[in-house]
Parts: sequence; C-alpha cells; structure tokens
Amino acid sequence: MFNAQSLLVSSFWLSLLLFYLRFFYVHRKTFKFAWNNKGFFLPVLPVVGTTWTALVIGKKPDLITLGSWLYKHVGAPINTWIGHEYHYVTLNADELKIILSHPKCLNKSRLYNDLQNFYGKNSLAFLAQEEWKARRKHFLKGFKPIILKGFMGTFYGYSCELAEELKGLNGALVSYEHMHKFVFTTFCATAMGLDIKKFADELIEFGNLREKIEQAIGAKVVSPFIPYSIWINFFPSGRRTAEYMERSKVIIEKIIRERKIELEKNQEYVANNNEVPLLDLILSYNQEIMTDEQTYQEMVLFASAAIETSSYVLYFGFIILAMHPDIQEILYNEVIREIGDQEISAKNIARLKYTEATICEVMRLVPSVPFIARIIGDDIDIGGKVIPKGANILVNIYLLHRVAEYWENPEKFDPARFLPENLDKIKPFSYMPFSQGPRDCIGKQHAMTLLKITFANMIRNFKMLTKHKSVDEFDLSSSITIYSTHPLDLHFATRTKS
Ligand code: HEM
Repeated sequence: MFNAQSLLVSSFWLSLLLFYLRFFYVHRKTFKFAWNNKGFFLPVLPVVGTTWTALVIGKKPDLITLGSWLYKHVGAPINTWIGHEYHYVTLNADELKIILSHPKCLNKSRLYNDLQNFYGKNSLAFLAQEEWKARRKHFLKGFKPIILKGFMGTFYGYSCELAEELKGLNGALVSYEHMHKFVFTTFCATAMGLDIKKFADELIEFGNLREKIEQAIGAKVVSPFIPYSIWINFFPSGRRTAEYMERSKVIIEKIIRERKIELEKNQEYVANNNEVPLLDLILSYNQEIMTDEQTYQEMVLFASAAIETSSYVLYFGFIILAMHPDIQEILYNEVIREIGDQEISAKNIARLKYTEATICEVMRLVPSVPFIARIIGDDIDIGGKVIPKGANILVNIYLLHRVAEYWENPEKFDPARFLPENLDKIKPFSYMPFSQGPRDCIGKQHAMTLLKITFANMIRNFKMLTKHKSVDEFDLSSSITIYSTHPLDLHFATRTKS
C-alpha cells in the first residue's frame, strides 16, 4: 500500500530520473566530447554541477583555488559543470587559438549571468554578437593612437600627483585604495573626458560606491547558487548593494544630463571630430536605440573594466617589485638612462623596453582578469576533436600563464621573457592578460600606456619595500578581477637623488 509520504518520495526520485534522462539526451554530443577529457567521471549534481568538489576537498569554490587544485591533481583538459552548464577547460594554446579566433565563439558564457546584473546586459562586454559588432566599431574610435597620445600628459600629471601623495606617507603602508583612486581619476579625466574639478564631489562618491559594489560582486559571485533576485531583495549585503547601485545611478545620470545638454548645443561636434572622448561616443551612439539606462550601463561597465584591472596591476606589480630589489635597480637604471628627469611622453615612452617587459611579467603571474568564458555557437573542430555547439569554453588565464610547457620556470618572476629579442619564444595564445581574438580588451593600449608611465615615474621616485617573499604567500581569489583575500604589505621609500 502506498501512503502519501512514499508517493511523494517516489515522485521526487522519478522526477530526478526524468530530469537526468532528458539532461543526458539534450547534452549527448557534449558528453561524447567530454568522454576523452579528464574529470569525466565527476558526477554532475543538480544545481551545483561539479563545483561540489570544492566542499569535498575543503577549498573555496572560486575558480582560481578550485582550478589550481584540479589542475594539480587531475590535469588538463578538464570537464567542469557550473550548474548544468558544461565548460571545457583547456590549457592548450593551439586549441585556444582556434576557439578565440573563431567567428562563432564571440558570445559570453552563462557564467556571466550574475555579472550582467551588475554591469547590464546591454553593455559592450555582454551584448550578443550581432549588436556587439556595430557598437564595438563605434567605440573603437575612442581608442585610436592619436587619442591615446593626447592623454599622455594627463596620465603623467596625475602620476606626479600620486608620487607627491605617496611621499607624504613617509613610508607608511601603501594600500590598494591609493592605486584605485589614482586610476579612477585618470580614467574620468581621459577616456570619459570629464571636468574633474566640476564633478569632484560626485566622482569621489562614485569611486567609493564602485569599490563597495565590486566587493559585493566578489562575495556574490562565489555564492552562485543564491539567485540574484533573492540576494538583492532579501540578503542584507544584497539590499545594501542595491542602495549603492541606485545612488551611483543618480550620480551618473546627473553627469549624463549635463554632458548631453552640451552635446546638443554642438551637434556637428562628434560627426566632424576625430578625437572624441569615449563618453561622447557613448552618448552619440545611435540615440534612437540607446536609452539613458543603456548609456548608464556602458559607463559603469567601462569604469569597472578599466579601473579595477589597472589598479590591481599597479598594486600587485609594486609588491612584486618590492620582493625583487635587483629588478627595481634594472628598471631604475633604464628610466634614468632613457628619460632622466624629463616628462615621460609620447616622444620617449617607446624606449622603456624593460619597463614594458616588467608589466607584462606582472600580468603573467597575477593576471587582473584570471578567467574568461564563451559559449560555442557552432560545432568547432579544434584539431582532431569537435567541440559541440552549446558547450562553453572556460579559459583559466591564471593557470595558462603557469603551464610548464610554455613557460620555463613558471613561478619565477623574470621580466626578460618579454624583452623584444625573446618575444618570438612565447607560444602564441599562451599569454593573454587582455584576452585574444576579435573580442579581446578594447582598452589594452590605454591600460599599457597608463601603466608604463606610472611604473616608470614611481620607480624614478621610490624604492618599494615589503615583508612578502613570494607571490605564493597571497591567498588569491576572484570575482571578475583577481584580489587578495588578506591585506598585503607595501611601503614606498623616497629615493635620494645621487
Ligand atoms: C590592465 C588592465 C586591463 C586588463 C588586464 C583587461 C583585461 C580584459 C579582458 C581579459 C577582457 C575580456 C575579453 C574576453 O572576454 O575575451 C576585457 C574586456 C574589456 N575591457 Fe579590458 N582590461 C584592462 C583595461 C581596460 C581599460 C583601460 C578599458 C577601457 C578604457 C577596458 C575596457 C574593456 C571592455 C569595454 C571590454 C569588453 C570588450 C568587448 O566585449 O568587446 N579594459 N578586458
């Protein structure tokens, strides 16, 4: 005899069985593909997929920690199911070249769904391929070399202000916030073309709000099993974040309103001008289809994409340099030899080869964006095997930059790898701090120029000091950008001129 309870239990098991039968049927091509990869036998559980392994091995469920553990103990390529989304994790540079260059692999994986709630589905980074193409073409005008050249004086000016501020610390702790404030100000003054003095109060508040929102994203992304709508409405951290987002929207809307009035007064300006800042390009993009909400989303996306990423390269970079006084001296000698006391400008920046190589090596060991993920839009032959349409690819940039087959002595900090005479030894698609292929980072030159000027100017003024001995001491984690879960030690000692 069935009673109600056993009926309920049987229905549960039957539904689960039916769910899995359907799941295996729908994904049969994916399972066939996954058969030959490591991690095939990790059971795919409802809701959590294969991320349950984090609990079993006692690690954080973030992609750096879990990815590193799996790579060490299982190897690559590996199958990962995030929820019920299959992600192929490969560290094979030849496969990555095919995938990231493929015209049917330009859309973002569903792994970004949470992030879209913060940055907006309608921003450049998340738009579906068809709309993305036209918008990227329009925004690229804001990244032309001539525009970048025009920014260099501003980058240099603000880096001198940063040097003054850090001198004022008299050797006290230098924090991530110092870097964040500096990058934020330069970004607003250059790419956004904003009058920093006019909007000073709003920008300081917006900068503070962005930091808090970024921290909340970090916390939310590592708990992907709580739906966003529940988190934002019912969890205290979610409700606080909703307030920060609302407030930052009010600030941006004010800036947009004022800039729009100025643009309307001068309608020919964007059409006839080759050197228009990004904000004006965003505001002028097909006004019929781009609402104020979408404009807001683009501004938030660009601010986040540009600021946290570059701030972390500076922060981790200075700490790594502090661990290597010998490399600081090579850098210092290059800057003094090539530029001396002069302003760092378009005329002399290309001579700073070792400085550029150092930044590249910092981004190899600690890539600000440690992973990217795309959805495969068609069956793609990746050299002997076909990855099926509908599967996702997860590129673990952090691990790729440490693969022993591509990097001799991968744990060693060695900027010489990136000197011009050694560049052809680097395997294509084994290095991608800015991603690779048509949907790579639109701001990579902007970032590299700012970073080069700042590293050179700081090393000219300071010696960096830290108690840390190795990057391995950092407990790294990530939301979209990489960060340390504990405070780090960094001090700047002013150089005495000889
Ligand atoms: C060190 C600094 C930076 C790093 C490491 C970095 C890295 C990246 C990476 C890895 C991507 C993902 C591409 C993909 O999914 O394949 C990306 C996309 C993007 N980045 Fe950057 N980025 C940096 C600075 C900047 C700056 C300065 C800007 C703007 C001024 C910017 C704007 C963007 C935008 C808008 C996208 C989306 C591009 C698209 O989908 O077309 N980034 N970045």
